[in-house]
Amino acid sequence: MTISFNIGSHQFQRPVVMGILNLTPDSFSDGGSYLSPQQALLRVEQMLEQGADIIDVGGESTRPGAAAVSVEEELARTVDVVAEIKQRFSCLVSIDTSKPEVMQQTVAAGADIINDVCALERPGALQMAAECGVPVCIMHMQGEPRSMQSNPHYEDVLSEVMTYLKQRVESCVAAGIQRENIIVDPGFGFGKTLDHNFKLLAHLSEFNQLGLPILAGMSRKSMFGKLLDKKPTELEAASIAGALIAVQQGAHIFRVHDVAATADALRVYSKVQMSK
Ligand SMILES: Nc1nc2[nH]c(S[C@@H](C(=O)O)c3ccccc3)nc2c(=O)[nH]1
Repeated sequence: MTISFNIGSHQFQRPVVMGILNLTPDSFSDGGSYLSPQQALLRVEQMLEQGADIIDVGGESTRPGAAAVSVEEELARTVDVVAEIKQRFSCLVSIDTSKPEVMQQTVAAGADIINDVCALERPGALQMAAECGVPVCIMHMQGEPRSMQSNPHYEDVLSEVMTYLKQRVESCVAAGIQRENIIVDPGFGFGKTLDHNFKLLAHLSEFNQLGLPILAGMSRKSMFGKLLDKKPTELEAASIAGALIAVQQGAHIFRVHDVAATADALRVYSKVQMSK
């Protein structure tokens, strides 16, 4: 059986690769290589050539201990880059933000999807996302980015993440966001221990019961770094393994640094599916 799903009005018959564009100086995986707008656009061009369908633009790192970023600073980092990407390329752009003002101005500049690691919980975010009228990805996080990894604890991580996502979906629909505009994400690395992350990956297929596209973001994360005792830049193979395990369980969208390798691996998966 082949994959078929919608992100809003965009239809896909294959797994979708979301390439990560970090516009922050402190992102964990590229060691603070601060991208100028010109460098950012070169990186976008490269990811598109390598097979990315969506470019995820982030102006504030949400890794543990990252410095908070002002609205003005996050706007300055993201709005013009989003506009440039949409003017130069024909790809989809998602904005990785939790701030309503950033949602508003980047969507006005052409962003197609709102990707909020805080699942629209910040004041005004839910209303703003409903007003923007674009697809939204809502992700589970326990606690706040700055403290979420200090001591993650669950009675049952699977059922707690599932219940949270169900509740957030209901809140989104109640706020006027159409259900077919919602993507769900278990939030690997966001308030989870190594074992919590692998339990979620081992049972990812459970999330199909929500009847919504699933986004998996495991690329170069500590769930692999801790398991293998390796640095983020050495985690390409592990990240590919994670993506393949996730796609076999029904995940639809893969948020990754290593676009070419992931796109190739997912094409091998799709070919096998078509050969059944
Ligand atoms: N939807 C969605 N958006 C995301 N944004 C990020 S940030 C990530 C990083 O790559 O820096 C990161 C790495 C390590 C810890 C926290 C955050 N991760 C996701 C995700 O898993 N899902």
